Amino acid sequence: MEKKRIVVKVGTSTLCHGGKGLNFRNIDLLARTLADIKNGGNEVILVSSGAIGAGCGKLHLRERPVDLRLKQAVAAVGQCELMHIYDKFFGEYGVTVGQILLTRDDVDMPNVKQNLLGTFESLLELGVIPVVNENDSVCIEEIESEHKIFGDNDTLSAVVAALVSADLLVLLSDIDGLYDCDPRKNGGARLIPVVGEIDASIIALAGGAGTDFGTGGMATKLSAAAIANENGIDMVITNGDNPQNLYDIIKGNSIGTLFKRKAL
Ligand SMILES: Nc1ncnc2c1ncn2[C@@H]1O[C@H](COP(=O)(O)OP(=O)(O)O)[C@@H](O)[C@H]1O
Ligand SMILES: N[C@@H](CCC(=O)OP(=O)(O)O)C(=O)O
Repeated sequence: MEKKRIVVKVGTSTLCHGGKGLNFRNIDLLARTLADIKNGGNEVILVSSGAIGAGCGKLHLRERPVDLRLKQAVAAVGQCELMHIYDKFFGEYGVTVGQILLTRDDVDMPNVKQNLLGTFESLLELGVIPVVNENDSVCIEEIESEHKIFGDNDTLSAVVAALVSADLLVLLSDIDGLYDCDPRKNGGARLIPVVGEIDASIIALAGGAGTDFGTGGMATKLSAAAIANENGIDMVITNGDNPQNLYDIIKGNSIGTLFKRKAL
C-alpha cells in the first residue's frame, strides 16, 4: 500500500459519555487502529477534541459549563486526563504520542507556522503520532464558537491537514456522515455518500451539534471540508464508534461521506 499522510479528527461525542466520563471502548479502538495504520507505513496526526468533556467527567460536572473561566479551567483538567489516556492506550500498541496545543494565531503568523510545520515533520520522522487540540485554556475561539463557522476543532483539523500537506482528512463523529437533514430530528434522513462541490444547497443541509457536549455540528464540518478540498485534500466524515472503518477509507472504499478535493 502506498504511504499516506492522514489527519484524523475525533469529536467529543466519540470520546466521552456525555458528562459521565471517557468512552474507553472508542478510545482504545481508535488508538489500536491508528497505531496499526501507522505501523502499516503511513503517517498519522490525531486532532482530538474532548478536553472539556473529559474534564467534566473528572470533575463530576453533569453539564458542559457555560461560564468561560470555568470552561477554560475544566479544559485544563480534561486535556491532562486525555493525554494520560492516549499515552496509556497508544503505549499499549507500542506507539509514542506528543501533544501540540494550538491557537489560531499560530497558523496565521508565517514564522510561527514554519516552526510548527518543522515540529510536525520532526515528530512524524521520529515515528510519533502528534495529538493536536486547540489551546482551550489560553484562547477562546474554539470553546466560544458553538454555532460559528470558524474557531472549532473541525476547522482546526483542516488547517492542520493543509499545513502538513496531508493526503486525507477523516472526521470521526457520532453520526455516519452528512445526511440530507439532521437525522436526530428526521427519521427519514438519507446519507449522502459523495459531495463534489460544497455549494449553497449542501450548506443548507447542515444543522448544529447533536449533543450538549459536541460543538459546531455539521456546519463546522462543511467548513473543514471546504478548506481541505481547496487545498487538494479529500475529506471523509464517518462514525467514530467504528474507527476500523479507517482501513476501508484509506483504501478508497465508500464509507460515510466523501468530500472530493479540487484539482490543484
Ligand atoms: N445534515 C446533517 N447530517 C448529519 N448530522 C447532522 C446534520 N445536521 C446536523 N447534524 C448533527 O451534527 C452532529 C455531529 O456534530 P457534533 O455534535 O458537533 O459532533 P462531534 O463532537 O463529533 O464534532 C450529529 O450528531 C447531528 O445531530
Ligand atoms: N477544544 C474543546 C472543544 C471541542 C469540541 O467540543 O468540539 P467537537 O466535539 O469536535 O465538536 C475541547 O477539547 O473540549
